[in-house]
Amino acid sequence: MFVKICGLSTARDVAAAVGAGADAVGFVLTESPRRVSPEVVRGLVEEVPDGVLTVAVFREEPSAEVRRAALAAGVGAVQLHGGHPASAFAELADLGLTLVRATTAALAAGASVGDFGEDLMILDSPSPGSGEPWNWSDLGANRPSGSWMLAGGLGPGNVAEAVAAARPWGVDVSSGVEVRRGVKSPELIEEFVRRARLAPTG
Ligand SMILES: O=C(O)c1ccccc1N[C@@H]1O[C@H](COP(=O)(O)O)[C@@H](O)[C@H]1O
Repeated sequence: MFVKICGLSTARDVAAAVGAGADAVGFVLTESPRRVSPEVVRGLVEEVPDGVLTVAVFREEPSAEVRRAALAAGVGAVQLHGGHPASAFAELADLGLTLVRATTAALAAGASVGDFGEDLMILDSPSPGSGEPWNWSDLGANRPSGSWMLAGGLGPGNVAEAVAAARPWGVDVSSGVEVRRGVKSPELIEEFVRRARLAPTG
């Protein structure tokens, strides 16, 4: 089970996620209470060991802005939320970064990871970063094929149930490991990673 902890903004957050064994850490470079500048992300990325994927999160920014900010931040991956067309991923392909398409189950119905040139996909609620769950148990035959993560309203208390219902390749969380919006809890991060890894898959 691949585990991504998103919305990190301090060295303490990064240490907590890496120490808990996260596979990926995310930094929000779009409108959000968790927003950080590319310069701050560059400093935080230096604290992340090789083997842990560093991800810059964007929403509706134009490709030129995504490119500029991702290069300034020095991340290994770019995550685009929204209904981006395949051309948005094609415009970023030459960066050589891992491309993550974050979308809703409705927009991704019948999709395979890679259809838009992305390397990974995230199925999220229509309100990214809100902590609102969605009806992941209804995915059924509309589960994408390939490496996709479940996100949206996950937390230590429901991640096992969500994984059992949706059977994703990975999970992604932000709000569910916070004590209040934008403030991460090392204890909740550790608990989330532990429960995600124990969740029955298959
Ligand atoms: O975390 C944010 O603030 C955010 C803002 C804008 C786009 C994406 C954002 N985060 C992504 O949202 C989900 C997690 O949401 P939740 O808070 O756990 O429900 C995940 O994909 C984050 O990478």
